[in-house]
Amino acid sequence: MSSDHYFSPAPGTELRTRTITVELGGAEREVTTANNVFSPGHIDGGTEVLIKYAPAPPATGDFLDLGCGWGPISLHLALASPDATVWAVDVNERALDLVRTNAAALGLTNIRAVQPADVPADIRFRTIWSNPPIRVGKDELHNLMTTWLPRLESEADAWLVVQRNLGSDSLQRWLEGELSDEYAVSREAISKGFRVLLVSRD
Ligand SMILES: C[S@@+](CC[C@H](N)C(=O)[O-])C[C@H]1O[C@@H](n2cnc3c(N)ncnc32)[C@H](O)[C@@H]1O
Repeated sequence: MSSDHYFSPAPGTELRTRTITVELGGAEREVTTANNVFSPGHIDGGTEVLIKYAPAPPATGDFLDLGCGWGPISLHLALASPDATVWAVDVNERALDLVRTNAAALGLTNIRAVQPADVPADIRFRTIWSNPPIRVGKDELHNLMTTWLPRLESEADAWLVVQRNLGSDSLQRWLEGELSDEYAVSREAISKGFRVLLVSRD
């Protein structure tokens, strides 16, 4: 795998930032993106589908945006729930810097952009939202699911968006087979080639 892929921990290429205008929280906002982060030119189609079809997040609690990139999901959650704390997690340090920049530019103080290992171990999440990194391969994707989904609070939900062509159905089947009876998995929306999966914990 190339060391300057978008999910590399420290993209090795020169930083080229850009400003784009996107719709988030019901308004047009200017955000900063950069080369070597996921979808730098616009909000990814899958992320748009997730934001459109998932319900409004809870008002409070700790939320997880697993694989935050430059932060569209984190920014959406933080704007929707100013009293919640959004943990924006990524292995790409450049992406984390962009989330911090974007949160500050939008006046948001409720986002913590950190490496996965830097989320305190005792935190449990009121909700998890993710456009997960499918291209890391099935083993790593499954590892991410079994690492983070058990950190949902009881009676809490995870919302995942996956492109059908990139294996949404196989991920759904794997989740149904792998997760204990405490969890229910369902497909909540189909749009533009993406599937929105809901994982609910009892
Ligand atoms: C499909 S992109 C989604 C990015 C962003 N949420 C969005 O909607 O534009 C998946 C992200 O997961 C990140 N990622 C890859 N491996 C990861 C890991 N082990 N833990 C956390 N994030 C990871 C990638 O760097 C990438 O930013």
